[in-house]
Amino acid sequence: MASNHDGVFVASNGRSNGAGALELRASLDDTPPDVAGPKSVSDVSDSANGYRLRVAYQGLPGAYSEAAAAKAYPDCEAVPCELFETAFDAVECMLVDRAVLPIENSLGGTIHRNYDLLLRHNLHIIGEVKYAVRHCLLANSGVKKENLKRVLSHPQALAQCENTLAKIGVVREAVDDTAGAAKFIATHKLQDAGAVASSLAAEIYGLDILSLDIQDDPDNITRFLMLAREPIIPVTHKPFKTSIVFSLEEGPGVLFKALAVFALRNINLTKIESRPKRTKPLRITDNGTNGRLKYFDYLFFVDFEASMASPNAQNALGHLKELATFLRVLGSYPRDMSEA
Ligand SMILES: O=C(O)C(=O)C[C@]1(C(=O)O)C=C[C@@H](O)C=C1
Repeated sequence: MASNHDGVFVASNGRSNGAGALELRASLDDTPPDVAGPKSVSDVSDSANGYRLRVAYQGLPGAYSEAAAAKAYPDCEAVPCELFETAFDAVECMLVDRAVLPIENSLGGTIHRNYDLLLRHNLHIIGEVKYAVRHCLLANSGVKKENLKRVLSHPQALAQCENTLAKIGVVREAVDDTAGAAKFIATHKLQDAGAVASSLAAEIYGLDILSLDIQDDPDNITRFLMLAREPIIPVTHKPFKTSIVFSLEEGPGVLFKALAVFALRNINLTKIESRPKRTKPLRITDNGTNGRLKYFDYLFFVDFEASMASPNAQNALGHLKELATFLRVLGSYPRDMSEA
């Protein structure tokens, strides 16, 4: 890992391939051994003893992820990273203390890459933060909306402004982050291209704001995860959420039975996401007449509203373990109850 001239962490050999192969095993807690031990719940937002937490985010200054990092850790030093993977690596290599990464958006949906990286790395989810994303259409000074032939931004941001951009009739070009798009059009003094980014990015890169609030719905919220090397100690006197990932055998009703372990205990699920099991994406079975059938194999990521400190949640996961071929707790952490 290296830092470029802008102070942005970049993967040293181009795209790093993460922490190595995934070991699949049925375990309630896949936590790696940790010399420092788990943090208390108060650690979620502190910067104790005057020490400024270093918090990695993906993108350049002016990216929404930087603002989310500042919301999660108000006194932190936010550290820009080129890729999501670089942010994971930076925490693992102890270059930074935390990472704040987007996981889903109310309009654009899931950021799948971060689910895959959560599984590939050994970081723990220690919190979540919701951030209200207000997109602006930016351009160089003097450029008008009717001059725009293309608009650059992060694919999520482009998806969140789909209707507006379709109305303007511009070509959409995906880049790594919103602030990077703003910087690019400013640096190259483009006269026919705009960027979808924050008002802060306009200020930082000296661009004009052609339109404010161009997202397809005024309520546009991105949920970010706070990641650390050690888990926090879950409690029961605060609203907590737990994130898990599991896989199941093939067969009728297996997912129904797996999810029933929560319904039976009146535990509310807030999210379910399935992803291909990239280490072994196909399951091959005999079709009964000497032929072979190939099924896609999946990992299920589930968030539920309970703390791992509660017997109810422990019993549910004990029950799920009987059905799952693999189970890992990704984190048990305070829910963000704010309106964003
Ligand atoms: O490009 C940025 O500014 C980011 O912070 C990334 C990101 C994302 O990955 O979803 C974060 C929030 C918004 O939903 C749009 C983009």
